[in-house]
Amino acid sequence: MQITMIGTGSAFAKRYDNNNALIEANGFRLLVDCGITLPKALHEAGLDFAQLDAVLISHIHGDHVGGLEELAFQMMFRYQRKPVLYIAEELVQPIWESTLRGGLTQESLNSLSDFFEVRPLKAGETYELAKGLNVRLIQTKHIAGKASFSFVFNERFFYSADMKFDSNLLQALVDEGIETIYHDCQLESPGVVHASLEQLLTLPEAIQEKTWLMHYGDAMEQYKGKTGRMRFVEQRKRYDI
Ligand SMILES: O=c1ccn([C@@H]2O[C@@H]3COP(=O)(O)O[C@H]3[C@H]2O)c(=O)[nH]1
Ligand SMILES: [Zn+2]
Ligand SMILES: [Zn+2]
Repeated sequence: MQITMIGTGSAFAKRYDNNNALIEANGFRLLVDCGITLPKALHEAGLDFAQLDAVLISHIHGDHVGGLEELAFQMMFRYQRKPVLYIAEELVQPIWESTLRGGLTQESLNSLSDFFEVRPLKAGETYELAKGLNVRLIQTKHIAGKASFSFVFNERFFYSADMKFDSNLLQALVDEGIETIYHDCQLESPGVVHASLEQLLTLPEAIQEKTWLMHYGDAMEQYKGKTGRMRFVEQRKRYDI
């Protein structure tokens, strides 16, 4: 399994694109989140929407879903193919009613399934997305009243949604065999709706060594060397997981 961050930036970052990822396994390409900057960032990474096999969504914020309208339109009118959309069952209705409906609706095209091959996922269950690529969703805390889902891939790689610091969860995941953690990181404290760097630095060194920081702000370079045993993920660099 390989991962390339199409972007590693926070919602307000301008030096980095939205924190969206491309996961590859045996030739299968999964896009993890599809934010506002994703269509251009994907193009700059040398890819187009037709080369994706599926999209997986963590939660409904613009930096994670703002590019879905273009994806849906391109797939329908340029490529004549319905993209596969993996999404927590709790988000199926909200993503249509609150995010996509206004832009996508026209005459007989008026539901999420008119544009996507929708695959609702239940948190806690493991799904095989492709040969050699399994995912399990964990609902993690981000903002009150807003459901947000982090991902465990192949029972060895944890990819956080936007989430508040949760050391107990991270410890439990490592105890269960998670080898690599990609975690959102707010560089300046307090984190409030994200884990702050200050909070992540309280993790035991054994967890920090497994942890890579993403979803960071424009000041990232100034924090190099100040992240304990944790490292920053670089956007557009391909990592083996
Ligand atoms: O109660 C709130 C709600 C939102 N926000 C900001 O808006 C951003 C939305 O995208 P994000 O989830 O990546 O990050 C969020 C924060 O930067 C906040 O600071 N407090
Ligand atoms: Zn975000
Ligand atoms: Zn968010």
